[in-house]
Amino acid sequence: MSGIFCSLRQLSVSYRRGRNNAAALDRIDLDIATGERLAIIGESGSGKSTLARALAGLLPKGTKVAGEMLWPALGHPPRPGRDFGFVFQDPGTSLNPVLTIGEQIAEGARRHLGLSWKQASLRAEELLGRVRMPEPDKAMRAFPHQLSGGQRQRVAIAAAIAARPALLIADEATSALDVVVQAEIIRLLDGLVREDGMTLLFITHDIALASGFVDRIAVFRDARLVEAGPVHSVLSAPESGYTAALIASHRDLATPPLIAELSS
Ligand SMILES: Nc1ncnc2c1ncn2[C@@H]1O[C@H](COP(=O)(O)OP(=O)(O)OP(=O)(O)O)[C@@H](O)[C@H]1O
Repeated sequence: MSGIFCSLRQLSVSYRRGRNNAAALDRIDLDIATGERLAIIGESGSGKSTLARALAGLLPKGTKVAGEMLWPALGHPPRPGRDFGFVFQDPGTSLNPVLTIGEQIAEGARRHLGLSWKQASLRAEELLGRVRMPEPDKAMRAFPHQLSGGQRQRVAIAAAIAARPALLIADEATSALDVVVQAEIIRLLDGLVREDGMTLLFITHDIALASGFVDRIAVFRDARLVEAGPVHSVLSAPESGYTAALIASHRDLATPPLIAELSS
């Protein structure tokens, strides 16, 4: 681990039409280390996606932001597609239905790495191999609707990393997939961020899912950061009753990493 990638200091975010003017994020202090895999855990409405959008500079116009976001490693706020890649729950929203898979992956590489279409196309095919797409050469010419949900998510991941970003944000990226495909996509993300030394922000409502592969967990509730720490400490000695309850709610699930932690 080499230093701080991003520091949040007293970060607050309020949407223009937020419920009862309540903040969607309330005075968050959090450091994200370069190269770490950090899970952002919280139930629906806790502010997870707001955090991702704030980091990515993708908050809607008119949103009030207070506090600081510092980027010591980059020296400037991250540029979409170049310094960070985003993978969403529904690849249907991030993939363009009228472009071939090859075109949409190549586009990011061409625009941000200054490659020719031919070079970008070669990179796209290589990326399809890296995300374990069967028959990458054929997949290059396919359209999103011709692929399964899991395959579309592989394509979305390939497009997100096409410009070799330093940060990958996965926002509920596996929530719409069945458990087998979910496990495959997580293995894939884990491998890619390790190989490329990317920093990963893995946003999920599922503490058990994240605990199997991330380094640290940050738990959010009602716009506040409840606690943050290494997976093992949070699971074995949660500081808050809320986190303890989240862990307890998974006790009966056949989730080996979490159960192993709890019984050790
Ligand atoms: N564009 C918006 N305008 C107004 N309020 C919003 C907007 N986006 C989110 N909110 C509100 O901000 C709060 C935090 O939402 P956010 O989407 O960050 O939560 P989340 O933890 O990601 O939830 P989910 O898992 O359901 O996506 C919620 O009360 C939500 O209703």
